[in-house]
Amino acid sequence: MLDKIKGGLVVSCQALEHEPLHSSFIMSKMALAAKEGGAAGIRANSKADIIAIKQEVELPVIGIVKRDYEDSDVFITATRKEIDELLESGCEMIAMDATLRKRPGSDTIAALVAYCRKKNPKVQLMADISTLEEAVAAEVLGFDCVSTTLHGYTPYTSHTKLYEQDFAFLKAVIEEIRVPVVAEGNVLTPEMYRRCLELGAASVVVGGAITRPKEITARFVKAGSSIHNGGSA
Ligand SMILES: CC(=O)N[C@H](C=O)[C@@H](O)[C@H](O)[C@H](O)COP(=O)(O)O
Repeated sequence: MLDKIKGGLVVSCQALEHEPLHSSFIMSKMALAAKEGGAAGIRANSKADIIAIKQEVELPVIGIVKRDYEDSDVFITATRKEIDELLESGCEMIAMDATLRKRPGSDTIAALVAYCRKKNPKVQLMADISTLEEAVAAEVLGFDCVSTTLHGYTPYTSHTKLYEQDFAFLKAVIEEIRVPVVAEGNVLTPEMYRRCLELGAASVVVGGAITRPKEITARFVKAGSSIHNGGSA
């Protein structure tokens, strides 16, 4: 999978239960649109969505299962249950929260990596991280690649966004580790996408800016609202 997405765009096709486009059929058509636009891969949430996407396009898929647990803040592929679902979905790569936070139950990220490798060594593993320390730990654990997915989304990074200071965090991760680094999270424009590749990202995952029309609409509306209110944008 990593070879196929190298230097290219991965489109994240996700809509959770509370989102207007929540539907495996709609996600499969989003994936088709992404493929026809030239995407190299797809990132998708849930076994059902991945199966529907795989019936529609031949692109490699990075699979996740988002599920909330009461005893942990980890929600991206948090336990063996989600890993089992992904192994059944046929996705080529599994992404999981690789932060150092406590997971549901008593499992650790190291145990989950070993579990995946044992069950299907052909499936590659992506570490969704939020800090440099987590990226380094993920490399030591043997992840095939690291993605900046959670930078800005853990309580201790919530003050920041990936694109700030000309993608300073992305640069720091690329400098620090040897496994491929994927840029993901708030890549909102083609120019930002290009910049991530220029800085050495192995690939770039773009979600909301392509597949979440509600978010795109809200950005337009926000940009116009200051005019109605008499200010400048
Ligand atoms: C933090 C979190 O839950 N991220 C999720 C991870 O799969 C998705 O909701 C994002 O859409 C994805 O990471 C792509 O990012 P963006 O949509 O900003 O381009």
